[in-house]
Amino acid sequence: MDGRVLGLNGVTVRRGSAHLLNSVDWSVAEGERWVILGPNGAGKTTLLNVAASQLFPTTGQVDILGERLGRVDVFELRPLIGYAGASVAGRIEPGTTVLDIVVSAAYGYLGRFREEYGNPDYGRARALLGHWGVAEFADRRFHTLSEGERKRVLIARALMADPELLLLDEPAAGLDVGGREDLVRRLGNLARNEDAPSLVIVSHHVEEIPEGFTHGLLLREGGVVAAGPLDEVMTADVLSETFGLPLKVERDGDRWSARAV
Ligand SMILES: Nc1ncnc2c1ncn2[C@@H]1O[C@H](COP(=O)(O)OP(=O)(O)OP(=O)(O)O)[C@@H](O)[C@H]1O
Repeated sequence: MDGRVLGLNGVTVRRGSAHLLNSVDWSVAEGERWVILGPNGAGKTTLLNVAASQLFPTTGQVDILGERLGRVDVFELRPLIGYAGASVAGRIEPGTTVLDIVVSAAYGYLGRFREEYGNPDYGRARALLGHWGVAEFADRRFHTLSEGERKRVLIARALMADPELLLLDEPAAGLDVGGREDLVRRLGNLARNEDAPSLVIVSHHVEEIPEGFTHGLLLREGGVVAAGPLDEVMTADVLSETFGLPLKVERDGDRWSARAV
């Protein structure tokens, strides 16, 4: 690997006449912590799915952890990538327990298969659930959890296989302000941990950017408005263009806020 975790070159994703992504160039170096921001329908989830090797572009090159998509066996690549998002939650069978959802990720599965998992795996899964503040739900069925509890379980799951790249799609969506702040604080702790994987989160809200995040990619209508260090891209001009209305942007320490002017 050349120090790059992700390298996208002219990536376009078309469905019929719709351009979900339009000639996207993007590079993520090892250790960077990125947020992808943009309005509904901008292509954020599509881009994250490409980065997760779940979706192949119509045209363009994608390098993930030093491997070129199309030339690598994705079933060898995917265990190195932790992914949490609504599409994962949607594939969980009713009745599956939280502990099984987390522990099965060590084997690239989702939910209980026939394996007898070793005790160290259960220990690690319980420790991760504890780390994300949901240890008490280990034996509960996933579908009985609240939205905020589910989000944390899926992050624990995404970390179970000790990935080199962690991709989180809207980790704070649907949380109340207390839940959001708690999760953003935990993500900030992860971002500041030098041993943590390279990180990319998707969000609609600048208020959800955790401390310790370093870079931002701003997307609109499938195209990149700006990409680079947060200091450079989190300007009123860039955010106003991205979201399509005049915005005022404020910074308080390492946290951001935006409102219409
Ligand atoms: N199979 C498809 N055919 C046509 N259009 C599609 C298809 N799949 C997705 N789209 C469209 O592509 C656009 C980008 O979708 P995507 O989910 O990547 O956006 P997003 O930025 O994650 O949006 P949101 O913030 O609402 O989750 C949307 O307008 C969506 O309707």
